[in-house]
Order: sequence, then C-alpha cells, then structure tokens
Amino acid sequence: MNRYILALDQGTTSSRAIIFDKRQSIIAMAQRELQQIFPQEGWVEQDPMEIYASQYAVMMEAVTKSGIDIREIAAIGITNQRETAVVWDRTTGRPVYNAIVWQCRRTSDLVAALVRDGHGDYIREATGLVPDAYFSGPKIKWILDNVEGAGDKAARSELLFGTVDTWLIWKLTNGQVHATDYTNASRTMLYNIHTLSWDDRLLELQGIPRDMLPEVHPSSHIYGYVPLQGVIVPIAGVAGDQQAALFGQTCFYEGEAKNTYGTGCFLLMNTGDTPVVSRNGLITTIAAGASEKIAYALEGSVFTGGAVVQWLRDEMRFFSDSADAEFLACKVRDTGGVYLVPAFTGLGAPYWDMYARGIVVGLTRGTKREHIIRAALESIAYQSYDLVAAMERDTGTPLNALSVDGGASQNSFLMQFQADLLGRDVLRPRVYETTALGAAYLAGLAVGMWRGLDEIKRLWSMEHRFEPNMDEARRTGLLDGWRRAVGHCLGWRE
Ligand SMILES: Nc1ncnc2c1ncn2[C@@H]1O[C@H](COP(=O)(O)OP(=O)(O)O)[C@@H](O)[C@H]1O
Ligand SMILES: O=P(O)(O)OC[C@H](O)CO
Repeated sequence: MNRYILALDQGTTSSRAIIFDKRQSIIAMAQRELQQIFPQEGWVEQDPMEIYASQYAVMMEAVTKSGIDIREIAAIGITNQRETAVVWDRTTGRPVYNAIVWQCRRTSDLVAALVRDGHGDYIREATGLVPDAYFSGPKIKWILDNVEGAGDKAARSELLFGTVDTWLIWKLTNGQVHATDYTNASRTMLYNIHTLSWDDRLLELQGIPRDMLPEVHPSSHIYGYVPLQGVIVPIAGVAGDQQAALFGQTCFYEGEAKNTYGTGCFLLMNTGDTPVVSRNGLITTIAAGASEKIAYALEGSVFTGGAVVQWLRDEMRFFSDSADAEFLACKVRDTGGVYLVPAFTGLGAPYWDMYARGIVVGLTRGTKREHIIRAALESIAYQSYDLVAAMERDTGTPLNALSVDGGASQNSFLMQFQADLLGRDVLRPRVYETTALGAAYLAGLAVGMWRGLDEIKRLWSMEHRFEPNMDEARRTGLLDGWRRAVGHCLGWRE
C-alpha cells in the first residue's frame, strides 16, 4: 500500500527532500546548501546543474535514510524558489546560461524602460504584478539578448524556458515533460492571471517566443512519472514555495494568511476567487488549489529576510552557525539605536525600489557586533510589519494573529519581536517545513492519499504562541526609527 509522499523543496539557499506520512510526520529528511553566485554588484545566479544534482541527491538520500520501499511512495510533490529563470537547449538538455535568481537586479533598467514606455498599467492589470526586476520575463529577455547565439536559437525553437519547478520536472522525467503550474506561471510577468494564458502582448514586448514556454496545469495534477530504482512514481503536485506554504498552513479559505521567513519573507493571504488589486504595494497572484478552480492571493514580498543572517555569517563572519544569531542578539538589551535595512537587492513590497541598497545607521562609538546582529534580526520583523500593515489597509480587516513558518521562524527572539511590533499573537506550527508539507498535500490529494481539505485542516497544530509584550510608546518609537532608516536607503543606486 502507498503510504508516503516525497516532497522536493528547492529553495533559494538549499535543496531539501522530505518524506511525510499521512499524519504529516517527517519520516526522513535530507538537505544540501546551494552555491550562490554574485558575478557583479546586485547580480545573483545559481548553476542549474547544481540545482538539479543537489535536488536529486537529497531525494535519494531521504529515501535511503527512511528505509522505506520506494513502492510505498504514492507521489512526489515539487515546490520551488519562484521567478528564478532557466533557459536550456531542448535537444542537448544543457542550460545556455546560469539560472538568473529572483533576487538578481540586472534587469532593473529593462523593466524601468517598459514602465517609461507606458506598459506599467497593462503589466499590473494582466499579471497582477508590480513591474520589477524580480520577475522571470525580463530575465529570459536578458539571456536571449546577451548570451551568444541564444536569441537565434530561440527564434529557431531550439530553446526552452522554465522556472525551477519546470527545470526539475523536465530533468526528472528525462526530458519528457515541459510543464509548470498556475502559481509559478503567475510569477513570470508573462502570464495573464485572468484569462489563464500566456499573454501575447507581454511576450511581444519582452521579445520571448511562445514555444519556449511550458504548458500550465493546476497545482494538484499528475505531471509525469519519475523512474526511481525501477519504480515509476508520479509527480502529482507542483507549486511555488510561497503558495505551497500557504497551502501547507492550511490557509484554504478566504481571509486566511501566513508569513514565511526564508531567504526572503512572504506574506500571503487567500482572497478566494477574487483577484484583489492592492492600493498599498502588494501584488495579486494565483494561490495553489486542490482542484481546477482558481483561487487568488494577495502577496507582500520582502527580498532579504533570513538572508541577512546568512550575510552576517558568510560575509561579515560574525558567527559560523545561523542559530547563534539569537544567542548573540540577546546579549544586548536593544540595538543601541542601530537600524539595518537589508536592501541588498533593492526593496520589494511595499516600497518596490529596484535601486535601494542596504544601510546600517545610528552607529555610535559604543556599537558592538551584537547590536548589529540584533538590528539585522529586527529588520526581518520590521519588513514583515510593513507587509501586514499594507495588507490590512488593502483588505480593511485586521489579522487576528499571524501564522509563521520557514527557517528563520525557528528564531524565537525574532518571533517574539514580531509579536511585539504587530501587537498580535504569532503562531508557530509544529511542522515548520510548511512549504514541503504544502507540496506533499497537493500531491497526496491528486492521488487520493487524503480525502479532502477538511481532513488536512484538522492536522494543523501549534508548537508555540508568541504573545505581544511591548508598551505602545516603545513600539511606535521603534517603528518611527525604522521608517526614517528606510527613507535613507531609497533610490541609492540612482
Ligand atoms: N536560527 C535562525 N535565525 C535566523 N535566521 C535563520 C535561522 N536559521 C536559518 N535562518 C535563515 O533562514 C533561511 C533559510 O530558511 P529556509 O526556509 O530554508 O529558506 P529557503 O527556502 O529560502 O532556502 C536562511 O536565509 C538562514 O539564514
Ligand atoms: O527561497 P525562499 O523560500 O525564500 O522563496 C523565494 C521565493 O519563492 C521568491 O519569490
């Protein structure tokens, strides 16, 4: 009998594979960090072959660790860092260039030109997105325009494009399937989220041939089959990681929301069958669903969340293990007036400034390493606060509490500070690998492992509730300082 789901979570920092049973217990897990390539200031790349190889390796490692028979795996669910663009040769299967990562800013001027030429409103209406270098379309255009021979090859239908899910599906099925799901398509700035089709006007504007693009399916769907040690296992669930996390947190119904603290921070609210248009700097996107019926979400995207901790670890060398950030931050009573705005790759929602860059302000002769570490952690909470405030202004409804997940949500200092800033409870679930869990649910629903959403909803359970504990004067004073700090970093590169 098939009893397990194998979830592949290809995130920005690492590739992970997790085997879940029907009660959402983790049977085995494997993880590998991924090399980040920074070829120029503001550019971010990854090696697509490393993405695939690391994902394949952790998949096999998790299977081996679990000791289960592969025939007991009912399905594979895939979830992925979104927007990151891979272009490869459809015959040889070789990428023509590195993957251009969602954080990369190389297409800022290209996007600014689209807006200057008067296409901004159409992009917003058709795709639900704010025109920004974040999204995939301009990254594809950059590859076609700048990699030798790529434009000609694309014109001869020799190239394929995919977000990371598509690349993994294509590799895992030995080049049999070129497909993506609605959630990933909705991040390309090429997909019309109302007509549910690739948008000819946007393709033409960005010079992208339609035959490079994958087929688009619902998130819970049989995409193809993966040969695993002689057994054929279906890929039955695919979703961008933030939509998968929304699903994994069981936010199935209108008004339910979560915030994920991974490389970036992403607040998503399910808005049901209504594509809500933000007036406060959020974007409209497609949510992962268990059926053909489309649900939409309102999203606030912060580009540098947990990544600021990685920066302190790898570039500043303030500590060697990210978990130590909490201990070090708690060695000082406050930041000593220091603010760090980690606009390393510009600022996303609600500011949308492709030219902002990071700053540390408020330094004094007494500033210590610990103050900066604390300011870095607090910056994650401030940015998330800005998202919640924008979402509440858009929907006119205050969130009762904030459900959280992702790697940095394990930092209890950060979660407590988040509750203090918001003046709202922060709820951390027992399974914080919610992204992988969401992909597992989507796959499991497609193959009948779970009967329906209500059965899954009952599985959610809380590990910790963080309750606010900060007086109002201090809270408003801190937020005021944050706003002033942000003001200093906007437009820096211009
Ligand atoms: N204890 C911690 N405190 C703060 N940040 C952390 C901690 N542990 C991990 N992180 C951060 O969380 C991120 C990894 O979270 P994860 O959900 O795996 O992200 P992704 O899916 O983007 O790869 C990294 O950026 C890392 O710096
Ligand atoms: O790698 P994560 O989990 O921070 O997610 C990245 C997002 O999908 C980018 O949109």
